[in-house]
Amino acid sequence: MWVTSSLTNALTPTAIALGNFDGIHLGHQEVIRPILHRSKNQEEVRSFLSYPLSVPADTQTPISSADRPEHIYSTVVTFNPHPQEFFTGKKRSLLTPLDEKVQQLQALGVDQLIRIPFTWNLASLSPQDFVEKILIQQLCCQQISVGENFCFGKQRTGTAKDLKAIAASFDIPVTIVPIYARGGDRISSSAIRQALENGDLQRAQELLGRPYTLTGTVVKGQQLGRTIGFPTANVAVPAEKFLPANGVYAVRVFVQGVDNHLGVMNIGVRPTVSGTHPSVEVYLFDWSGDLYGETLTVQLEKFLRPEKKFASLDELKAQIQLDCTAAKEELQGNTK
Ligand SMILES: Cc1cc2nc3c(=O)[nH]c(=O)nc-3n(C[C@H](O)[C@H](O)[C@H](O)COP(=O)(O)O)c2cc1C
Ligand SMILES: Nc1ncnc2c1ncn2[C@@H]1O[C@H](COP(=O)(O)OP(=O)(O)O)[C@@H](O)[C@H]1O
Repeated sequence: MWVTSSLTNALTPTAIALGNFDGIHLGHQEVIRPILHRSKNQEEVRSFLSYPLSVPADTQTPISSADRPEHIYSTVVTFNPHPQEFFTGKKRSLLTPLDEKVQQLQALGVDQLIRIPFTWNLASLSPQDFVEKILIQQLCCQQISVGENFCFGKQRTGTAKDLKAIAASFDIPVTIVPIYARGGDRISSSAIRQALENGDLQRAQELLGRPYTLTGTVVKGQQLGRTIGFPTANVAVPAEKFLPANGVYAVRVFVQGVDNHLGVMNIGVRPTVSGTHPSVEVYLFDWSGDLYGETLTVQLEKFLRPEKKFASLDELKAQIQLDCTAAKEELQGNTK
């Protein structure tokens, strides 16, 4: 998939899904779906594009226009930073940091992600100018898809209906996707965060359309785990990744994206050993070896209990033993 922050490097013409899309949840997938329909030619071209897991923006070479037949690139257009972050100056934590977002979009069959730099200049474009100058002139868009509640342009004055009217004057069709609900509530990134904060993994999964995962490399910790019989791989997740409630979870662990292990995870500051910063650590069942430097993806299956301060390491060890039993019960019920 081609990832770029530069409008001039974008592959064109485009079919565009517009939004922030943090989480690529089921609602986002509905907005992206209309731009995915493509001709056979387009499928052939897509197979030229390589798919890295780790994506430094702009590092892949797009195929030259001479080598490809005319086709429309399915393109997700987002803003970087998120407009809310730009205006408030407050960093947002993300359900899907860039690497994960790219992976999810790739899996859906999206050709291109454009992260338009959000600047004062961009923020001050009127809805009409945004459509005309950015979407039509720069990105040669042929089709647009947005969610019903999409707002854009100076002071968010443009609505999805305005977008449709402006684009219609250029003969560009706009799909307005109705708000998608599941179990009564509308699917949103904030509803997923709320579910994760409540330890309600089932609800988070229902809204996301997949289990919530944490991905990172294994780094050294205090080397205490091995002394109590539970060596734990400390997973360094991206600083901006949204972490669910502190506590202990039954998990499934993928090492380098493939090996599937069962285990137990603690997220928290580890008050028993006077930890100071939040850590994510996993103990893999029936496994021994060296994981330092490996990339782990931890899939959250069940919240087991909140984190606690124990009076001694022995008490913590006894509790971890109980946690392992509880996690195995949960996970083996799911695997058999
Ligand atoms: C299943 C599990 C549950 C844990 N629960 C707690 C807890 O409730 N309170 C706590 O302070 N630390 C908890 N920990 C973290 C331990 O304190 C930590 O694994 C230990 O200090 C080893 O740290 P190290 O990997 O840096 O050596 C838990 C760890 C695991 C694997
Ligand atoms: N079953 C296991 N689960 C997780 N890590 C294991 C396991 N067996 C061995 N290890 C290794 O031990 C390391 C963790 O040991 P630990 O004493 O907790 O040290 P640290 O504080 O550096 O995490 C892991 O990073 C991994 O390399």
